Amino acid sequence: MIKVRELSFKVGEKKLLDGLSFDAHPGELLAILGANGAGKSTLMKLLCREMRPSSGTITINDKALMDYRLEDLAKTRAVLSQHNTLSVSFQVSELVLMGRYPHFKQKPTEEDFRIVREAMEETGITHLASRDYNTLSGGEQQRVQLARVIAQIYDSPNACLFLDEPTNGLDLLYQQQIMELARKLADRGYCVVCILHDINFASRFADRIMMLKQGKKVAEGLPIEVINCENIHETFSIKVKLMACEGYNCPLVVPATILK
Ligand SMILES: Nc1ncnc2c1ncn2[C@@H]1O[C@H](COP(=O)(O)OP(=O)(O)OP(=O)(O)O)[C@@H](O)[C@H]1O
Repeated sequence: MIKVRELSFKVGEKKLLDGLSFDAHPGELLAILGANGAGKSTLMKLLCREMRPSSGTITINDKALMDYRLEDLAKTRAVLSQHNTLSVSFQVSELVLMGRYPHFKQKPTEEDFRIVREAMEETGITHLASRDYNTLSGGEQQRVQLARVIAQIYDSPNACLFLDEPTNGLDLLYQQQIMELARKLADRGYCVVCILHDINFASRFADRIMMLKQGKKVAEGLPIEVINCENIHETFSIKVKLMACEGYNCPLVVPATILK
């Protein structure tokens, strides 16, 4: 479980995050929504310990994030970041095996190879195993990276998974596949925190949504509680209409002008 309390991050006098508090639970997918510049990536970098907060605390499974040894942290949280281009070429299976680096000493064990195979199967990339990562399409690369992070926390049932805009640049099918995988990982018991730009994907796949504006929380709760015209206007400065859609437990959001 992740507990964030009064988290702030300043650069000079500018507050990128301002007194943010929230929890994320095992078995839950928490989506973070916000306009460009709202502070989402800053939050992600603090959660990953890529940066130190100016003030406030983050605990994962009741231990302060700053108190983790690096090798334990690598088994406690995995990160799918936005920019995954590689300057050197790697075979897909080698890249997925990198997820196991925190787990083995000198050589991967049979168990590590088994986990790599299962992670590749789960993300539908087994047929790409011997391909050069740099020759894959964006959507294929994203699934390879997801296989790597799945392999990293495969045998750590209390782990957290941080996904920074995992659907960025993907076509509709790949977006759907990535979100279904994220959902599956939450259902398996991982605590999944996911930055998204698509409100409809967030309400469809997330258990809870937190909306940010200028480093502060606008709203937090179940999709059905927080996805409304007021919160979306406050967060994104855009008027929207909500449309009921059969089979969805939350209305779809469309920009109001399109419906004129
Ligand atoms: N090192 C820095 N120095 C000054 N300002 C910064 C720094 N890093 C980020 N910012 C600013 O802080 C704000 C929040 O940035 P952040 O990347 O967290 O936003 P975001 O919500 O992830 O945006 P996007 O949706 O565009 O990715 C932005 O206005 C950004 O320009």
